[in-house]
Amino acid sequence: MKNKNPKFSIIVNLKAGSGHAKKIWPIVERELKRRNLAYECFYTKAIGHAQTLAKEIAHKRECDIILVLGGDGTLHEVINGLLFAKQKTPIPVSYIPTGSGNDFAKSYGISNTPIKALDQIINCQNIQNVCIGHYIEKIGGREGFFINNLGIGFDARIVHKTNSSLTKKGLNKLNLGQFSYAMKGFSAFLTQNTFELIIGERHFKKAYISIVNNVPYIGGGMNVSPEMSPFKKGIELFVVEKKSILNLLKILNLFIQGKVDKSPYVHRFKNNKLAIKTKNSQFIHLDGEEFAKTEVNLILDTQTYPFWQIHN
Ligand SMILES: Nc1ncnc2c1ncn2[C@@H]1O[C@H](COP(=O)(O)OP(=O)(O)OP(=O)(O)O)[C@@H](O)[C@H]1O
Repeated sequence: MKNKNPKFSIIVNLKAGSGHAKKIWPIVERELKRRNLAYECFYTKAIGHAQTLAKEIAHKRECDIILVLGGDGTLHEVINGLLFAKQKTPIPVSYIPTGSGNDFAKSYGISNTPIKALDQIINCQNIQNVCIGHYIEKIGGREGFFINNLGIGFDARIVHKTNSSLTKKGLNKLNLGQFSYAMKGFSAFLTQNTFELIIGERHFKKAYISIVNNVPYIGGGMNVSPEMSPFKKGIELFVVEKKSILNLLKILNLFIQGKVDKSPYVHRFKNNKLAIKTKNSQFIHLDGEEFAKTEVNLILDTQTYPFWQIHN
């Protein structure tokens, strides 16, 4: 960066991590002041606000770096806002993770310790181009971007159940967020049916999980696509078919352990472009945020966005 004392526009979601961000932000702000860094901050007021803020910041072009303080959902919104802003020279993004899952930070190699994450920003010398997933959904006519993953079926049902319950918030306070996912996972297991999935020329009659990954991690650190990296172009789709309950339980066990790549019943499609259709309505999530319960006809590819942060 040419400017030795860059100006930051900071988007802060104090609700991220069920209030964890509220504790972290004063620590970061104190450090910004101590280091005499120039910044302006913007607090998110509701779902979708981070996207609006990011777009406005991109249009005003009054800063050198957009710093995001929040979880994967906040970063997801910011990247969408920035890519839809269609900037000629994109303003780079830096990130201090304060969510409950923080899969993007883990995949990128950003410290969970806020001051260390800030050091990774301050000490950065070069732009890091990050691969971002892009989708066009033809039935509903929607388009957007994902930083981590797009899930259809079982895991999207978990997201739906987790986000629509009060349990996550309570358990996060007790540092039992993962337990909340496990509970919702069990409940989703009891209710999720198989669905028909079409990927290019391949038909899966009894798909159960279908996840497009841009990074290795999902659900707060489960390593399901170990070969993926935010620094490599391309996305990976994996599909789990339900052959029998016993077989599915074995796969889910590998999934939780982050060893699902070891299963011969997982079908993988790695490419820069993918086409996916469902034959009936399914829960869909994007980066852990509920998208819809709908039938989809998706075209997926990737774009890049510049980040300003050293990766470990
Ligand atoms: N002021 C607000 N009030 C309520 N919700 C908000 C507010 N600001 C942002 N949000 C929403 O909070 C949600 C959760 O944010 P985020 O995903 O960043 O945190 P998280 O869920 O704790 O982290 P992770 O996704 O890493 O598990 C997002 O959907 C975001 O739109």
